[in-house]
Amino acid sequence: MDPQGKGATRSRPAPLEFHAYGHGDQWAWAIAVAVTAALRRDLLQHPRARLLVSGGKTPAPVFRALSKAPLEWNRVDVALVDERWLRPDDPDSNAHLVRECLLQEHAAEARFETLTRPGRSIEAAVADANLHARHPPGVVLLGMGNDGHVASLFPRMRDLEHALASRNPYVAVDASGCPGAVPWPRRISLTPAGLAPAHTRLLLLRGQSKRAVFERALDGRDPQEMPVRLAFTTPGAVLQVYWCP
Ligand SMILES: O=C(O)[C@H](O)[C@@H](O)[C@H](O)[C@H](O)COP(=O)(O)O
Repeated sequence: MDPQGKGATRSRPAPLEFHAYGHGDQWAWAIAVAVTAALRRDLLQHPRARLLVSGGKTPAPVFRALSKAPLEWNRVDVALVDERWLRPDDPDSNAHLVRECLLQEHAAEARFETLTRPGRSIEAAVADANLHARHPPGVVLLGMGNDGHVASLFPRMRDLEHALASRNPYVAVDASGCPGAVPWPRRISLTPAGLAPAHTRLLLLRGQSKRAVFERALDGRDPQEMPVRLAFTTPGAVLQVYWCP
């Protein structure tokens, strides 16, 4: 990989830094240290700090490491990058993962905003998320699927154009027909407009196959083909990619 884009084959440099670790523990702790430092800097300057996290399987060890970080967690708002349209206590929801793995130990003091709530329509949930997002995130942790999706923005999804053009931080999406979204096609997702204000942007990757997918993403710009490109083409912070085998 040529993360700084100095290779002869790439015409435009990708604004990212690539951090590779040999072991999952080192990877998880390095991310936890970086996130803690960024949140601590925010807390020095503001009454509260805001952290957005992704779901999926990848972040669980990072969340466990982060939960042990000595930080004024009672001044931290934790919210989601995206959510499957499930009840927040559903074991397959991203909210469940955050509760189980992140909101433990020291981080149990954090304030957590779910994107879904029983009895509320998806439109009402998105409106609420956009209200909360008036307080912009400082730190965003992104994940990537093997199909090149990021947040709940899937390749060639019917609502993708709308999400890309949206000025709102969150949109409801219907990813029916996208294999990577099965079995939860209805979702709420962060948009590029929601990602842009963050001063710290991390992408968490594990495994050779994800590394290969990400390298392919670096060779183009079209977000319809690989929405993960938004992680490094959306103006704002330099993307920090953390990878381990
Ligand atoms: O709700 C989701 O599906 C996620 O937030 C999603 O965007 C995730 O980051 C990727 O799908 C990677 O998932 P894995 O870590 O499980 O590969």
